Amino acid sequence: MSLEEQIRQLEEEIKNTPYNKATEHHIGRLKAKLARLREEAEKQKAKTGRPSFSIKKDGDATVVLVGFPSVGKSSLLNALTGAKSEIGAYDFTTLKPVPGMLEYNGAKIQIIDLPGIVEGASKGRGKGREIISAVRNSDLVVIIADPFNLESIKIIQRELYNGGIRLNQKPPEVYVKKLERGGLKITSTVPLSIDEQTIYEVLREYRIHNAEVLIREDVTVDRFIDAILRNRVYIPAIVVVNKIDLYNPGNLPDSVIPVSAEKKINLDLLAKSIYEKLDLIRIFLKPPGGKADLNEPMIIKRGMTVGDVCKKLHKDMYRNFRYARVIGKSAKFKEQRVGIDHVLEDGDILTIYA
Ligand SMILES: Nc1nc2c(ncn2[C@@H]2O[C@H](COP(=O)(O)OP(=O)(O)OP(=O)(O)O)[C@@H](O)[C@H]2O)c(=O)[nH]1
Ligand SMILES: [K+]
Ligand SMILES: [Mg+2]
Repeated sequence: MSLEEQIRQLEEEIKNTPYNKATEHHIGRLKAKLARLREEAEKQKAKTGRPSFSIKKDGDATVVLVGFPSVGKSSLLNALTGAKSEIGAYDFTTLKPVPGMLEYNGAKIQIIDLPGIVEGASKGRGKGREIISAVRNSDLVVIIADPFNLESIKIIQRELYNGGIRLNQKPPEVYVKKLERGGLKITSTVPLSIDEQTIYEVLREYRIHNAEVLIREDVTVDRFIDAILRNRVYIPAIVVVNKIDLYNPGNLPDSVIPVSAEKKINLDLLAKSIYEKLDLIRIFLKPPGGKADLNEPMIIKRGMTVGDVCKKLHKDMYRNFRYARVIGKSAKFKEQRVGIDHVLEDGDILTIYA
């Protein structure tokens, strides 16, 4: 049986097995096997030369526009950034990625217009593979639908999910330390809904027979499998409905942003939402003995450390780092001396001694 056939058979079996306590571990095993076979299939295809767009990352963060053909991705890119991506009243006008730059609150946000995605993208339909790899490398996904096909939102989410992309999810708090011997030792800090046998079945599927497994959240089987597999990415996402000048479906969930690229409706709101969802912060650099330039913030992602800033500035800065001083929210007192792993906060003034 070919890999593809095995995958299809497993998908069928999972669909047809009723879910209850008695079948839980069996389903867990099937799902783990399915994930493993999908990964294998991906690897085989990669050998034949995995196609990928060449996109040069630029600016403080990279955002991709993902939507079915002709929902207005290129129109939105142009309206937000002044880029000149081709717009057409026919599908697949855009054939390769087109970048633009949105400036917001001192941040330079690269926005990439992608070709239209289609159902089956995760299996390679259309330019699915290239699109998914571009999404995997982004900091934020903007899913765009038009008001006449809101169903496309779910389809896109599913395709990206099958491409190993987890939108608006935190990585599972599951830590696996493989060992040479000693069997499996499973500890959890919270009560678990899945039973221990399911955990064993999944680990067995991945041939993990000796390990310490620490579980710090009430994981589902799917998230447990995600934790075992290494190729998952966790990326924030927002959903946009374009062309509301033609038809405004109303009743959209609060999280969906209705816009019109053509009539320039809600574009400010969209820019603000992109900026906020990226969770960027501003820090100010002060040379030793000098003054901070409060007009020139450096934009970094929340959670970044002094070391990350050094790397952004210069390779040598990181290598020759001695210590830093911080004024601001992340400092316990003014000009606190900190090390390379110190996490910065919005508005911090940083002096690096190298
Ligand atoms: N009425 C209206 N039409 C729009 C709006 N945005 C885009 N369009 C039209 O929708 C059509 C498709 O726009 P594009 O920007 O090419 O869409 P796309 O998603 O980039 O399309 P592909 O690259 O082919 O996937 C064009 O005819 C646009 O003029 C809008 O807000 N309102
Ligand atoms: K188009
Ligand atoms: Mg386009």
